[in-house]
Amino acid sequence: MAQIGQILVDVPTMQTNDPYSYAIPTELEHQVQVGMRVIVPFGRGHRLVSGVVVGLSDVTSFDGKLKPIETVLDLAPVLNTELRQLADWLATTTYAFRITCIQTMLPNLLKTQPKRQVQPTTTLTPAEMATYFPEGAPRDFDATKLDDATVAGLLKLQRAGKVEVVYEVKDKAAAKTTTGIAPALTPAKLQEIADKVAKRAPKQAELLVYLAQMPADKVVAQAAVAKKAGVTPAVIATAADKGWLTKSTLEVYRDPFHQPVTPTRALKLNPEQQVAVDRITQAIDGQQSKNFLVEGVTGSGKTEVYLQSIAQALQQGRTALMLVPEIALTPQMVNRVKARFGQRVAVLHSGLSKGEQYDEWRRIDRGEATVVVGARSAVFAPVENLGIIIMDEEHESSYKQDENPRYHARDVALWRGQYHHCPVVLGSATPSLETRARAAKGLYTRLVLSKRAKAQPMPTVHIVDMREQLKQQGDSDFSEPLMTAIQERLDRHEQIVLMLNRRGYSSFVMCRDCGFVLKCPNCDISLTLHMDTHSMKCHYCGHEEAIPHVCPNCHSKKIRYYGTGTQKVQQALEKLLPTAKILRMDVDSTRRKGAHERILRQFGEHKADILLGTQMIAKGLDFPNVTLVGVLNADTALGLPDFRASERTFQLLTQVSGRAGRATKPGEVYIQTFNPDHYAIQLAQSQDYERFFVTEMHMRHQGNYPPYYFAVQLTASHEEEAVAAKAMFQIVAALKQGLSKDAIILGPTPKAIARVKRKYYYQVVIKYKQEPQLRPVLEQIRQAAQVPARHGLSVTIDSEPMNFM
Ligand SMILES: Nc1ncnc2c1ncn2[C@@H]1O[C@H](COP(=O)(O)OP(=O)(O)OP(=O)(O)O)[C@@H](O)[C@H]1O
Ligand SMILES: [Zn+2]
Ligand SMILES: [Zn+2]
Repeated sequence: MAQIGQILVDVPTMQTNDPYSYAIPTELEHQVQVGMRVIVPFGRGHRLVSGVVVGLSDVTSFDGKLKPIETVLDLAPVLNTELRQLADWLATTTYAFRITCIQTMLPNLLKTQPKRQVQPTTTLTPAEMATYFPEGAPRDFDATKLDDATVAGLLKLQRAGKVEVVYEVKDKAAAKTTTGIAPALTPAKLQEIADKVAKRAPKQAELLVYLAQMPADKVVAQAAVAKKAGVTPAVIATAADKGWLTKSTLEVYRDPFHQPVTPTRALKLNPEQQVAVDRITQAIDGQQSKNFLVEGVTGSGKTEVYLQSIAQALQQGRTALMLVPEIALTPQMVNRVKARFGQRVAVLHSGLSKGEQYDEWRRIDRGEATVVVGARSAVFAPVENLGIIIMDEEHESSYKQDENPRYHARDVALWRGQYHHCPVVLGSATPSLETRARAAKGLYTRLVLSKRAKAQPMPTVHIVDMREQLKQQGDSDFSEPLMTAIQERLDRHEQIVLMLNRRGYSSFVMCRDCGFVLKCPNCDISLTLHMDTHSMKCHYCGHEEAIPHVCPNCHSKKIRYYGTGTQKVQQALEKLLPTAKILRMDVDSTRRKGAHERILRQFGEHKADILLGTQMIAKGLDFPNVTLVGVLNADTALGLPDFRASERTFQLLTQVSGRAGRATKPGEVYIQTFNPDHYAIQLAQSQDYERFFVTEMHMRHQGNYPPYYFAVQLTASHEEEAVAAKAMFQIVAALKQGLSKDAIILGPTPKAIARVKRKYYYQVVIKYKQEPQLRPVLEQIRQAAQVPARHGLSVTIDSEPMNFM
């Protein structure tokens, strides 16, 4: 038996990747397993902290007296071997701490320390009930407070699959348990009693007859029993007293998607889809960790390829993991998966309550859910025996986490594909340059869907030169050709999607006399006017203040609103088109839970003519009646000081254009721009991804950017600008000394938005091709930043950042 546990402790201020040794007290000897969470005393003060067991051994090199493990938090490991290995890999590749990586993998509920309870999973014998649940089930579980025999006994039952630990969930959706009923006697015996009491107590007899025909190992909800047997709860209570039945706690899963879905069956594939499915299923059958890029134009039926590939994995007795950019924005995708695979689907995302998350996580853990759909963090779902991993819209930047660990879900997916010997399918109409370049190198097999699913034509895209419009009709958000097109659709009862790349009412407030712009006191950015709340808001830190009516600088009354926002556009549209019904979808209109889904459902049911929104409406929507898409300002992203600006613009315009004309009626798109000659806009017009890829690769080559170079971004932040800047200069000195002459070091510079939430940000970007010393040098920088003297300074390392801003 192991006497020593290697524990990774969770102490944020003193992090290390090395575990500490702790003694395992005899009473916990049979309980501690690798992958369990524990509570241990730490440091001089013996402060209790949580940690994770990463190893067990008999001897240690530590010759002092070891502190003992205080409590074990789990009856079974929460991290299996795969996830532990994954955490180690993640820590190395993202320059994060192992414990941070582990925390990221666990569902939210397990990160806190909720009250734990044990409950039976099947009907226990009366003796077992009497010994372990003298006061009924569930009972509180705290290994420090129970005697050894009870802990050992419960552990034995747990290994036999008869009891389990559940976490008390304190949110609103909690207490999703109900009383369950199971027969306590044999059917024959129950029938015998029924016959005896039939005359005197007919209701009890009815209940007994019902119990007699219940399957012996099944627990049924009390409410259901009462209904089916036609008896009141009082009759059931009497039966319990007489020992005819046992009561237990029955878990009810919360269903996060309450909408009933109509089941669907596999569609007949078109030839290109068939080729794609064949190639992917070959890899599934052959248990090959082969990776695919499904490059399919908008509306080409990528989803059907995913679904039929998943079906094949399930048929082989394996499981499937499907990643989507954001669950709230893609309810249609979730519904399609549910419609095909029903109860086997678990959905994971941050919009779920803690209780719902925990339920889904447990259904996966128990093997009840074999298809997992979720956003970024779902890539860590504890699914065993994976047969396929799919990442839809693989180009989306939301797959990269912008806090520690700064991982990209794509890299994790590829790692897991290798581990499970299963294919990883990356899908998009506009793949990221990195992915497309890797496919060109043969690292991924490229599967092309060049036409729409039923060979519908791609939409016709018009570019509207807003410089000309400005000359002809003055300053307006709507060009004449776009307005004409909108009116035509309204007349024909067809629907319209309008995208504006900015939320709020108008972008900023400026004084016409002195040019003063109202800025956030905490951040280096102008405040945005919000008409619904009648206030000025900071989109970075949430600061809010009243709308000024006189200039705070020169007291002039000529203070005006500039730029445009979704709310302003909505008002203007309502004036121009008084009969049109408009739905607005942006961060402000979707704050409430389920709001995205509701807006999209209303639009799908044609309760509105126009869906006006920010870029959140560009993704994956499949509405057959949409025949017109308008982009009001195509240029906002182009102006950003970022090497991915063109790529982002091309992707966004191509994706949003793809919402038009997906069914029988042809689609049309109007893109309003001040840069009609820019290649990203021109190639979005022809929806020519391949040409864009070649053109953009050339630009990246010229500028020494990814994917030709690897990149790492370091950021230092502090409330005092001088401290942040000084730290960055020291870091740059260390880099210059440690790295080769071939590494390109850009900076230090203030970040594009130099001050956010009262902190100043300085950065440096390293571009490199081969740099064997990079890892140790960065490790040193990371350790140096941790010393207490650098109070309040935070240094982050971001490998392959999404932008250089
Ligand atoms: N083989 C098929 N036969 C008939 N209809 C199909 C077939 N495959 C897909 N479809 C239909 O074509 C439409 C577009 O498919 P889907 O939404 O999967 O496209 P997509 O490639 O994901 O597009 P986007 O990238 O724009 O989201 C859907 O309504 C889908 O039901
Ligand atoms: Zn702010
Ligand atoms: Zn002024």
